[in-house]
Amino acid sequence: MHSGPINRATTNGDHTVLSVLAYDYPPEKLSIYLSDDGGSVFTFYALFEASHFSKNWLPYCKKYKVEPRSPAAYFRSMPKPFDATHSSHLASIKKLYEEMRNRVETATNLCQIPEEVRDQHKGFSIWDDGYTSKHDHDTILKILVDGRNKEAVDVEGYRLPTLVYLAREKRPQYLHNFKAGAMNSLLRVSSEISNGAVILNVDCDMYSNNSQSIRDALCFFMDEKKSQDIGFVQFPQNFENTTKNDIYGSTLQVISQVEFHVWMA
Ligand SMILES: O=c1ccn([C@@H]2O[C@H](COP(=O)(O)OP(=O)(O)O[C@H]3O[C@H](CO)[C@@H](O)[C@H](O)[C@H]3O)[C@@H](O)[C@H]2O)c(=O)[nH]1
Ligand SMILES: [Mn+2]
Repeated sequence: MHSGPINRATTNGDHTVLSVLAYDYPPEKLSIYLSDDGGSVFTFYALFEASHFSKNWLPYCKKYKVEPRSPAAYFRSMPKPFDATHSSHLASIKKLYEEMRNRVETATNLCQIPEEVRDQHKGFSIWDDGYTSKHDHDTILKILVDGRNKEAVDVEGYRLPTLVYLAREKRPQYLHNFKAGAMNSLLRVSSEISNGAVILNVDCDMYSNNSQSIRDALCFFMDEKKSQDIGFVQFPQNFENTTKNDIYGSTLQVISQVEFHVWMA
């Protein structure tokens, strides 16, 4: 996952993180890496908060078969509860989410992480010493959730995926090659931690809108006849807030409404 140098990514990245943490896939086989090219303590804080919220969000998604699994997108879709228990569960998880968003937004707006939060993770202190600017700093690597640890569980006791924060080393005199450079760093770092055989790349300004995406992609890679010829699988993108006339064809209407509709029917 890539968080760019833009502040927007700082405050919205939790959509992406939570939607991919909540994939319907065995958590012990899933490791999520966030690359922060903005090198921002507020992105680290947002990820820290998302990791706590995920302990409630993941079991909720599993229990009620939530789609999509970005909390913001899910609440926006006005979900209809199945029964009274679900209704109260929905209200409480929505409240938890909104409180979390408020804490992150307040900290970002005030440019300050509350003292009691800083005390919860020594990672925050990195930004106090040895950090000059987002263009000039050592590698910042923090494993927020270590999936190998049997105590890393959600509120229902299910294991959690590994969750890692990375701001690669930057020096002003070197080119860092934008997203491609970030991906190279992610490859090197992840090969030491989880060394997964398959990598899924998600931009931080979007979320995964289907919890089955990993399994879908793996079907291509594991296809008995075709897999030898397949190097990568590209998911189609759905755009929000496009203009009515959609002059750039961003919503890919033919593909998503005609071809995929037929394909999935
Ligand atoms: O120095 C940078 C610049 C960008 N990014 C990340 O790269 C991704 C794509 O950047 P974005 O600004 O969203 O570019 P778009 O034009 O919206 O992205 C489209 O075009 C890019 C190539 O031009 C592709 O890499 C993207 O996947 C595709 O969605 C984002 O997650 C960024 O955070 C970095 O990690 N470091
Ligand atoms: Mn983009």
